[in-house]
Amino acid sequence: MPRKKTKHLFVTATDTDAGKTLVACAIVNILTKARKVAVFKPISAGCDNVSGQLVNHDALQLQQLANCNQPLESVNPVAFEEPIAPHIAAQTLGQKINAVQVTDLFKSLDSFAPDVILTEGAGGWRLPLGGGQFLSDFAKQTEQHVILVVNMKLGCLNHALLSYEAIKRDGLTVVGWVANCIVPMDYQQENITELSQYLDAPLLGVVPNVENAEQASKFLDKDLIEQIASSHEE
Ligand SMILES: Nc1ncnc2c1ncn2[C@@H]1O[C@H](COP(=O)(O)OP(=O)(O)OP(=O)(O)O)[C@@H](O)[C@H]1O
Ligand SMILES: C[C@H](N)[C@H](N)CCCCCC(=O)O
Ligand SMILES: [Mg+2]
Repeated sequence: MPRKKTKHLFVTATDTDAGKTLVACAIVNILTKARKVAVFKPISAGCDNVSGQLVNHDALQLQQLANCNQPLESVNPVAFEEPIAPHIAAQTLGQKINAVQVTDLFKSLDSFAPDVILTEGAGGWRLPLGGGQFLSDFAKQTEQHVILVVNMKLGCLNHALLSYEAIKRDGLTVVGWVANCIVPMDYQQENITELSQYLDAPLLGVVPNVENAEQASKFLDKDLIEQIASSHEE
């Protein structure tokens, strides 16, 4: 019997606070209807200290929506309390993060036998890990299919195009992008049209200001997302 290959989806964005968690949760919400979905927030910075355990809100939301019964430490193995650049948080504690370590942690998720592993990045595409490494190195090592969330605001054209170029230069494919409209923007549609011309990837949805991920999922193209997540047989 040919083995089904686990699909690796990586949600990145034009910046921090751009809507990665909201969109990632919306995608998990769609995919868990027919698939086993594991989630991964490899590195977080900005956590609550709950009786000594660092609890990251993004990881918690993803864990609650996924369907592989993962403990929180497997969703978010590297956590820092302060909401700052993670490698700087690591430095203040005399710790180091590297891409191979993140890749090894990712590989351990195979024990949950998922159809899809959805990873939420931290910050934007070129998040430094320290020592000249980046979270994008992990994405390369694990052959991720990238979903780019664009926070629709003035300045997003440059941010989106630079992110897209960097992902492509890293040899990875942007399998789709999402226009996330957190706040009103003048000429929003014109900006979306402009981006559609440059980004050679399907627009998975235009998400307006919503209350939660379930609402957001109603604005995503479910068929396209199912198609992206479909595993090819080896
Ligand atoms: N479409 C939207 N409508 C309303 N609020 C939104 C929308 N998208 C994101 N938000 C809110 O904006 C904030 C930032 O979004 P989110 O946490 O998803 O960003 P992020 O890219 O995951 O950030 P981080 O880099 O910290 O992981 C959150 O409070 C979220 O609820
Ligand atoms: C604290 C924040 N919400 C994220 N968890 C970390 C964002 C790091 C951004 C680093 C940078 O690119 O400058
Ligand atoms: Mg997030």
